[in-house]
Amino acid sequence: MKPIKVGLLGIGTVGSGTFNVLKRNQEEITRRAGRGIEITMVADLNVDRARELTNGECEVVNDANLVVNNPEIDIVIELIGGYGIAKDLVMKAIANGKHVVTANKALLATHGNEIFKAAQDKGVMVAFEAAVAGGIPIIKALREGLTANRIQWIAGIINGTTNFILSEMRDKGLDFDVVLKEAQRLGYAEADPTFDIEGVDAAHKATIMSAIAFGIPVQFDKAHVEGITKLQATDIRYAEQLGYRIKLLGIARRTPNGIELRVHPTLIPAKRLIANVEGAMNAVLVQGDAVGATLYYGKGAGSEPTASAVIADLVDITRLATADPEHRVPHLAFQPDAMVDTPILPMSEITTSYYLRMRVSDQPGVLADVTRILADSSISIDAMLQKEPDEGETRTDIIMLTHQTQEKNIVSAIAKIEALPTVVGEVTKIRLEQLS
Ligand SMILES: NC(=O)C1=CN([C@@H]2O[C@H](COP(=O)(O)OP(=O)(O)OC[C@H]3O[C@@H](n4cnc5c(N)ncnc54)[C@H](O)[C@@H]3O)[C@@H](O)[C@H]2O)C=CC1
Ligand SMILES: N[C@@H](CC=O)C(=O)O
Ligand code: NA
Repeated sequence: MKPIKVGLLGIGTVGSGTFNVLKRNQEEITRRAGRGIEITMVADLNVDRARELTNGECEVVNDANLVVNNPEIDIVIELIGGYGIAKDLVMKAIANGKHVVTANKALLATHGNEIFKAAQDKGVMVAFEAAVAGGIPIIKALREGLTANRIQWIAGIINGTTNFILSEMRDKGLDFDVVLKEAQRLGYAEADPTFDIEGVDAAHKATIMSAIAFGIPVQFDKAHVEGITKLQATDIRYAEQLGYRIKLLGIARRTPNGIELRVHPTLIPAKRLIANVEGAMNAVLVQGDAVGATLYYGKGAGSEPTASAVIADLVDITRLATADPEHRVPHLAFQPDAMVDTPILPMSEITTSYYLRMRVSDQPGVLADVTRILADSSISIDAMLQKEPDEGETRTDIIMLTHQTQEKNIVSAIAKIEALPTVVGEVTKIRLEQLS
């Protein structure tokens, strides 16, 4: 059988990894796919660099339209990123009857419904394993391996840059900016690193996973997005003293009232495996009703780890290209006519536990006032840490861990606590998950 022809859009970090791994492991990949997979055309604005990387082995152009409009190309790999030109090119490739592989979670989390519908109508596949947790085959696991299960919740460390920053800050006491620069140098960070540090990238990935896990449309606009920029070293230290680590988690949870979809710094017990995921590594914990908890761990970013997922998609498409479109695995795991419209809950309706830190005047009655406010809101305290004031200081920190309550309860209790004359400034609130 003749090799399947692939056009690559964007030969940057992931594109170059894809080109190199496909070449290096060509023989084994062909044996697995059943036919050769050849990148015959590459488009990149930086044509000179693209020529250097491809070393005369394929045609290089600077206009990506030449690839998506080329009738010889069977599969288009989109590795440009962003929602502008990338969306245009993906839609054109689909309209031209080409299968698409993309690592672009930003694009799928915001325009996935339109893209999957167009692909469904045209009978082509859009594969996106690299878009969530890079090299970890989490899409495959959720869509196929766990298909017997009613998924209850997913909690993941799904942004390598922020996990790298949190780990380096904790272990080496390095400054935020220094570590971010290193993550950029290593190719983990997005073109715009605010997407990483403000939690947007993790929310894109959590959004995609929520759609696959619960059979709902992708709804990035309903996700709660909070990054690590406001996190203070003090809280990382106090959390450790209480037996917890702070991680940026992407959470998708089914509840009787709707779905929680949220990204925020989270305390998790230090004894959990996922709490010990360090550096740029990713991990996704999935709770299914039949299987129980399963954990997927590996590199979520970087050139070749991400290429590993891109090529897995290429092999899948190559194997299934001749199959009847009705018999392929649905893009979002559920058949398109079997999707449901379970609502995504507003943050005020989510239920979790909390870490609270407050600065108080060291005088009798303060603690009683705070605990009374929490009790009046039916919030019970699980653990508490009260620091001795430093020499000559009249103020000190109180740290409390609460049992589960609704977010709206804690928000109103915090407002009352902040109004106490003995409480100085704002109360710091970080959500806490037991993950059991
Ligand atoms: N870097 C990583 O570890 C991971 C990246 N991703 C995703 O993979 C995609 C690619 O990311 P990277 O390789 O890191 O980006 P990159 O910035 O290294 O590469 C993008 C390439 O596209 C080229 N390009 C930009 N505009 C173009 C246009 N209009 N036409 C043709 N070429 C154009 C650039 O010259 C560059 O070579 C993004 O969607 C990103 O979110 C996903 C998982 C991991
Ligand atoms: N910027 C992302 C790259 C992979 O998706 C990350 O840091 O995880
Ligand atoms: Na993946």
